[in-house]
Amino acid sequence: MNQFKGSIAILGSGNIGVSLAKGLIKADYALPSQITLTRRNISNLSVLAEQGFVISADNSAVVGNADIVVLAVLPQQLNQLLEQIRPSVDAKKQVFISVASGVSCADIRSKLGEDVQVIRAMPNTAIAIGQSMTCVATDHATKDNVEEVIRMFETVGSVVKINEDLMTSATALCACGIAFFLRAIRAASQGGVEIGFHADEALKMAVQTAKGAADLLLQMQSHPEQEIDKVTSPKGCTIAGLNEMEHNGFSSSLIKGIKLSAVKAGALYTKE
Ligand SMILES: NC(=O)C1=CN([C@@H]2O[C@H](COP(=O)(O)OP(=O)(O)OC[C@H]3O[C@@H](n4cnc5c(N)ncnc54)[C@H](OP(=O)(O)O)[C@@H]3O)[C@@H](O)[C@H]2O)C=CC1
Ligand SMILES: O=C(O)[C@@H]1CCC=N1
Repeated sequence: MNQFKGSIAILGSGNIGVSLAKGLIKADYALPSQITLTRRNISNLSVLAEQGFVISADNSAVVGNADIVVLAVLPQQLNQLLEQIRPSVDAKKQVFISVASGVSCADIRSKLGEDVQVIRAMPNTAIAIGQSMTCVATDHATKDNVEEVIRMFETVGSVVKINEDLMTSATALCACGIAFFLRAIRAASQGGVEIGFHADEALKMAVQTAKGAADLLLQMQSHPEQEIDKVTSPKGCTIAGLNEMEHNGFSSSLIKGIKLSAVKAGALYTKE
């Protein structure tokens, strides 16, 4: 593995910032000493400091020393952060990666300077174990910078490069999506308890069954319905359960939820 040689700053080390940091170390993309993590309340990062990450509350100083800067605060926290770091930005030195939902590359350039390189990335929390589905988009960054960012996220999962106007859709399908599948697994395990299993066994069974379903599609490169057809015996119990779920809106509720999340993802940020 070709390790990154420079310095990475993750500004906003909450759920996704920390997951990314852990994933990059696990994938051997960088050493903990190359990654600086910031948040305002740094006492929450003491365990990560013990693991060798550099910890700071001074965003501006951290940006001055970084080659890659990841913006990982909430959309409603972003403007204040951008204002703070603007004096330390050197467009020739740093590449900015924003994971903030609903914030365009142009929005960030309008705050940091028009010549600044900004690439958006939309990972999900499985990044911590190298299993993220990350969508990457930019409207202006150089090919070399985009390739390095794709290489970075490929060490922690799969990457699809998309047009920036589809970024809120990617947020709903992949970043929010992991929660939707987790809830489906939880619901399956609750069904398992009703039909006789202890909660821990039911969860283990539901998790492995979900993993098997995903791996079938990944490894066989097949379509879900093709695999479903192999399970549904005529007059059998699978089609009875599946049709009951559909009568109760299974597919429809997922589609509606994803559509609502996409609308919401596009409305999380206020420019001023
Ligand atoms: N969670 C997810 O699965 C995904 C989230 N995203 C996006 O990632 C971003 C972060 O989300 P998430 O990790 O869930 O949110 P969290 O609230 O968990 O993390 C945000 C972090 O930012 C810190 N923070 C806030 N203001 C500042 C500041 N001025 N300087 C430094 N740190 C600051 C907060 O800590 P403190 O209060 O101590 O400063 C907090 O730890 C959002 O924009 C979200 O849309 C994208 C993909 C997936
Ligand atoms: O729920 C959210 O707003 C963030 C963005 C995508 C996943 N979590």
